[in-house]
Amino acid sequence: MRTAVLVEPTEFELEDRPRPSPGPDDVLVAVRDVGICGSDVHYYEHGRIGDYVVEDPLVLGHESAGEVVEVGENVTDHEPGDRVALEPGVPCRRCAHCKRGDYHLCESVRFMATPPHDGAFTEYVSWPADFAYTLPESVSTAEGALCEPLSVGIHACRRGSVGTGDTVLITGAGPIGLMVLEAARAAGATDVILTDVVEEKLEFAEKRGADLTVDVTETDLDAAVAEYTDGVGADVVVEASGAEPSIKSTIDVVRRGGTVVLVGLASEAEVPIDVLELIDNEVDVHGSFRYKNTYDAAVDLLADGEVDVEGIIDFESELEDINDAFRRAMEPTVVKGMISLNS
Ligand SMILES: NC(=O)C1=CN([C@@H]2O[C@H](COP(=O)(O)OP(=O)(O)OC[C@H]3O[C@@H](n4cnc5c(N)ncnc54)[C@H](O)[C@@H]3O)[C@@H](O)[C@H]2O)C=CC1
Ligand SMILES: CC(=O)[C@H](N)C(=O)O
Repeated sequence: MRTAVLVEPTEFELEDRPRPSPGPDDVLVAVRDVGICGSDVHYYEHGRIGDYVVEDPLVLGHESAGEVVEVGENVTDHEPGDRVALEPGVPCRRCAHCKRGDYHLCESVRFMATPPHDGAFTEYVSWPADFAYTLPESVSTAEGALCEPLSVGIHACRRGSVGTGDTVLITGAGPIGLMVLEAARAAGATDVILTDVVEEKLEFAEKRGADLTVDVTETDLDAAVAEYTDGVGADVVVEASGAEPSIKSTIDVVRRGGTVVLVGLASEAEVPIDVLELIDNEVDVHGSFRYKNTYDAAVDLLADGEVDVEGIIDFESELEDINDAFRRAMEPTVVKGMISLNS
């Protein structure tokens, strides 16, 4: 099977690898669509993200969906022909975190495209059947693949308890910020503000329904939020840029008693925060790591037309053109590139 392998930073090679056989509890999936995530681009450019280092050739891609072509002997809830979205992190199912239901925090999780685990830029993937979610007719496999970043958005909104009538401020209008926008709307937020430093990203966010966009290179965010909220501040702030100034700004723009959800990964682990302000204003600060139990919700939201994920796709490329696709994905105005296979 054709497989794109990152052999060194900025170099994919196409290899012919043996097609896997599904284990007894697995489905074999012919991959149809795979999104290019910011983390894929980071591994492509730098060969590492923090402590995760690409030491051996690695298959990237963790936003994937495709068609079941074979099922393992114990699998009863899938059959060949089903179209499925693959949840990319499979936990050990036995540790304390898994047992308390926080399977996304499992320290032995096998997460696609995170060294040393291969991902989905390949023709076939064998994957545990219970981490493959059937897509209804109305949901495309491209949408199925984008259940992954949508899941990050859903989980962030759940962490922030976003509710009906809330004003939500999202810092960073990349794919994650835009998926938080979709999830926040679905959760009932009536006012959504997005920030960025790239004008085109903000124009796009506005087209996708942001009520207010703020270019933080030109406009004072505190003043803009104060004006929009009559001096109260945002109910929930979701940080989705990873930029240090943006992380710091979250506690200035959240309302007293509001919630800050940190999603963006800062390049430096330590970001100075005014703790007295947090205490005085009773701000809840939550980390948000990937997601748990979001795929069913993501598929339902797509099937009901409550969210749009396909609209963030800028371009689709074939597996053979993956090097070009990654170079294109690195352009600052591009939101989402997709790789299509087996079509
Ligand atoms: N916690 C988690 O589970 C996950 C975290 N992430 C992280 O979330 C962040 C967002 O992911 P993507 O949307 O894929 O990244 P991205 O890099 O495509 O988007 C980030 C956006 O933030 C903007 N930005 C940069 N500086 C800014 C500033 N000072 N204020 C406002 N906006 C600013 C950029 O122009 C860009 O549009 C990244 O740090 C990524 O690593 C991504 C997936 C899961
Ligand atoms: C941090 C990322 O972008 C990636 N999606 C991951 O969950 O590891």
